[in-house]
Amino acid sequence: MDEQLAARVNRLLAGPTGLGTSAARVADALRPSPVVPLPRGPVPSSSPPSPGRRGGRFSPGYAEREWGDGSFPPLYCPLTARVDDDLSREVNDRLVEWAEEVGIYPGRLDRFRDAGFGRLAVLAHPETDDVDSLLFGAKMNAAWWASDDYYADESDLGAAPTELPPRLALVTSAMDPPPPAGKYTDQLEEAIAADPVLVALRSAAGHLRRLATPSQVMRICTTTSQMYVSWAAYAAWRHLGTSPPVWRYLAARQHDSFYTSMTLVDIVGGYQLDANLFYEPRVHRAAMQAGTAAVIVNDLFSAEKEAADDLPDCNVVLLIAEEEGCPLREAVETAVAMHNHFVRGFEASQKELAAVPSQELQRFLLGVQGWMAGGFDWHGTSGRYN
Ligand SMILES: CC(C)=CCC/C(C)=C(\C)COP(=O)(O)OP(=O)(O)O
Repeated sequence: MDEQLAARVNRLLAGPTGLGTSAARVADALRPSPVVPLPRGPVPSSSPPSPGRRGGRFSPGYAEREWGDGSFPPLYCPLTARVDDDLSREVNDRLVEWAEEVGIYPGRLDRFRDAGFGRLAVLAHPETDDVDSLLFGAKMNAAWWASDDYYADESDLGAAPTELPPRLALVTSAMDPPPPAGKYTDQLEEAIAADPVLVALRSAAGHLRRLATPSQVMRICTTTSQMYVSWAAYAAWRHLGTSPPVWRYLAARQHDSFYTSMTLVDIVGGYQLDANLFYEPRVHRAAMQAGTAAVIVNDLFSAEKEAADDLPDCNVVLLIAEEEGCPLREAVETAVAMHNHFVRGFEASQKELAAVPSQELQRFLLGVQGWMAGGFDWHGTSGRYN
């Protein structure tokens, strides 16, 4: 952390009477105090606005939103702050060019274009209009999804449960290169260069390093590896042909959620939420609540497609139906209620944290809220699910 930033964090977290330990200062800063409502207009920033950023830093609020064919109970979800089709097209076009360069999805780039990961970035990061930052968000998500398709889910792209763990271990080395080890490093580099998924992840990580601080970079690397532990569990269940109980799947899914994507919020927004605030338990819980809600949206939108697979992926709707012995419709209703519970939990956390005097934290929570909203819109319109 540079000195200025360190001083700022210390000032921010210092209690009025100068408490001794930094843990005590964090606790003090986060002690519940009168709830300050979320700002409805642009949030004044202590850091100067980056050039080319129009803002979008306001909360459009939450609502019950219809989804699918409208026949299921609505999802309680934040409203979307920005829909910009021109910007989405620009980011998506540049993303498809990048995908071609790194070599993912050859012969399937039309489908990749229709998935619209560029549009996802624009919907989910309303704070910025900066094409390069949005492109970074799109690349990182597309690269994660490529690892999901190629290693975990799509057998016609070579996914195989027994190969998944060693492949994921290589991702960690592609994103966070280990110290040189002579000829073994040469061999590692050859393996990375030969796998377009690893090339994509390394390229996205290179873009990350251009935009982010060291602690943000390591946040992304470690969150990626943490997410992959859950993927290894799914692979084992798939290999053994067993279904996990719902509680066990949910516990894995909560660490394999759009929390991962939300860890990009401040980086794409052009600022840093300091690590001690990012990982403060109440902030962490809020981000996990939002990530879990957003990934239940994914399970809801992909349940039908996944039910049709010969070897279905784990999906909360399908697992609830199996465990409860109930019709899919009832399982969907249960998953919707679970989603709404997490969104309301996030909203309560956000209100509680509104009292913390950190511009970056308030921006970040608003960004996470924006991600849930954008993720909802994207799932309803992406060629991947529709
Ligand atoms: C890819 C990514 C951004 C990782 C976060 C975790 C996540 C939400 C997924 C891997 C998506 O899960 P799933 O495999 O169910 O997604 P699809 O339905 O295949 O798109």
